[in-house]
Amino acid sequence: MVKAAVLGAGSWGTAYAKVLAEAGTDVTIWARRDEVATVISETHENTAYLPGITLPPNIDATTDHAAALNGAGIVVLAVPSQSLRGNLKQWTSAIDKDATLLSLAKGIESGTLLRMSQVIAQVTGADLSRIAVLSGPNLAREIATRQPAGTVIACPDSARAIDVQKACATGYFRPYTNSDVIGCEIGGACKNVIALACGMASGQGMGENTIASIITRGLAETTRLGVALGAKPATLAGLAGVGDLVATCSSPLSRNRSFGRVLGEGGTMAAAQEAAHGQVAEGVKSCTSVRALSESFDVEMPLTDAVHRVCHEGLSVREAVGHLLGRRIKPE
Ligand SMILES: NC(=O)C1=CN([C@@H]2O[C@H](COP(=O)(O)OP(=O)(O)OC[C@H]3O[C@@H](n4cnc5c(N)ncnc54)[C@H](OP(=O)(O)O)[C@@H]3O)[C@@H](O)[C@H]2O)C=CC1
Ligand SMILES: O=C(CO)COP(=O)(O)O
Repeated sequence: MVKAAVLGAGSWGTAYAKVLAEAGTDVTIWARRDEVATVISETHENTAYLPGITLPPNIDATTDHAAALNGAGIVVLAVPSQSLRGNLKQWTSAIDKDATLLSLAKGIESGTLLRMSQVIAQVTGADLSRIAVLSGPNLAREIATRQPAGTVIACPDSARAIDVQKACATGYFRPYTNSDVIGCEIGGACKNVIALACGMASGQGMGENTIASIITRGLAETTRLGVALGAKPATLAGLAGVGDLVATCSSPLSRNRSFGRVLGEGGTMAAAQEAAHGQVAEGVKSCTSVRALSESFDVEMPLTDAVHRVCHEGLSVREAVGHLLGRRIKPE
């Protein structure tokens, strides 16, 4: 029986640990704060991130990363994208040399513009065949309450993808394997930015036509970038593309959409950050790195550019809408 370590005790790390445990995999969660590890171990609940959700008895928690990693054949990386590099530097020596490294993070690293699998390979020295990505329409609280959903596990080594698939398949969680790591990572990073745009539009009082237009044009620009980087268009038309985009852009549970909504209602970045209650809205940083990546590949991403300018250059949401609708008209 494979054992898993889930490094990161936030909402998705905890919900995915619950999926693994309910699929029969023993899990140890690493939390960076003592109080989080203690409350999970003693009460079987992560009161900070998933209050009211009871965790199965085969989940344990610790702040000792070496203890969490001891004997783990699947190492789940469930921290925010921008801290992953720093965290991995501390964890690498304790990771088993044959373990599969599974990234849950959806973002592009600031500065380096690397995808998470590239960061993992660079820091740990692991061959890309050992690095897998899980991405799909997986809002943590819905999964934690066993609402049915699909997901994608992408890995260049299909045997490892199948191992992870088996370790987390349950009656409500249906993982599909895929070999297109780039497509899954680009889909996951870009949908957060597009969800910010949808939140801004909804905060401005705009309706479903606007949201559908943003989702559809957001998919178009995400696919352009993905294909330029080597992704398969079919991946972006699947669960890790359209699926996640629709879920995140439509749900009030999405932190990115909620963050954008505060801005759309006229709130400041500080107010939006406060409303996020300390949880990560990855698109706020990734809009800048995705935009830079698109520029280096000469790919037009007008929605991403607009989100970056609202979040980081002081453009108002209304001005951003004006810019977008004032663009040259052209064929679809
Ligand atoms: N939530 C969701 O529905 C989904 C999230 N994801 C992705 O999963 C990744 C993790 O997200 P999620 O669990 O939701 O995030 P949360 O904001 O809920 O939790 C973040 C976790 O990472 C820890 N953390 C934050 N900063 C650092 C740091 N510098 N070093 C170490 N640990 C840190 C936090 O610890 P502490 O409590 O001590 O601050 C917390 O345990 C993100 O990339 C997100 O996009 C993917 C699918 C679904
Ligand atoms: O990735 C997610 C759902 O698949 C979660 O989205 P948020 O980070 O916007 O909450």
